[in-house]
Amino acid sequence: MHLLTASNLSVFRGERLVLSNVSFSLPAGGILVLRGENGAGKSTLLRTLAGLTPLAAGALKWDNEDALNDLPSHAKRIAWLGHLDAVKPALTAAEHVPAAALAAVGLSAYAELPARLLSAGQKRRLAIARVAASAKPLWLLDEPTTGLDAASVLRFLALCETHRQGGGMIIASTHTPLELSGVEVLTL
Ligand SMILES: Nc1ncnc2c1ncn2[C@@H]1O[C@H](COP(=O)(O)OP(=O)(O)OP(=O)(O)O)[C@@H](O)[C@H]1O
Repeated sequence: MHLLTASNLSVFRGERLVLSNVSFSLPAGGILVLRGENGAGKSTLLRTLAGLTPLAAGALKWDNEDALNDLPSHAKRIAWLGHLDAVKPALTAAEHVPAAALAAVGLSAYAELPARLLSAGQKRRLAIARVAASAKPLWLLDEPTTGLDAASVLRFLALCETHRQGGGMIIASTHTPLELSGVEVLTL
């Protein structure tokens, strides 16, 4: 069972100290929701947790060992969902993920369509399917429900529950509440 611990994280973007003294602890099966106004630093924190933006101070530990001193190993733990959905335009939806993962986001009927022809919400659903199919323990999700219709939000929440029940962890920024039980909220 894994444990992610952040202690007194401080992060600069350019010249500005965007985050200072951010601390949290996330156990296996835990979900942490990042809240805060535009520019509060939610995306910055997610980037930092992924090892994409460096820490100015503080420590990030995975199972009580420094998480960021071996970035290739850290990357293997993480599934990332950013604002730009990481779908490959020329590949079909079916070429991105197994059929069961496509079904879980309601895209079975679009399996043979190149990803470039999917709508914005469908692209996001395909990106969510990739995260769900990744088998990575830590999901880092930047505003995952943006652009999703109501049924797709429910499917996304179901995927989150399945991930958590298997001991997975989720950190997600959002401006809208996620209807999941046992959510920890970190306001930046
Ligand atoms: N590459 C960069 N260089 C300098 N400043 C940056 C850079 N990227 C972001 N910032 C600044 O860092 C601050 C935090 O931005 P961030 O994207 O983390 O906020 P956020 O909470 O995710 O906002 P939103 O709700 O709008 O998505 C903002 O003031 C932004 O202008």
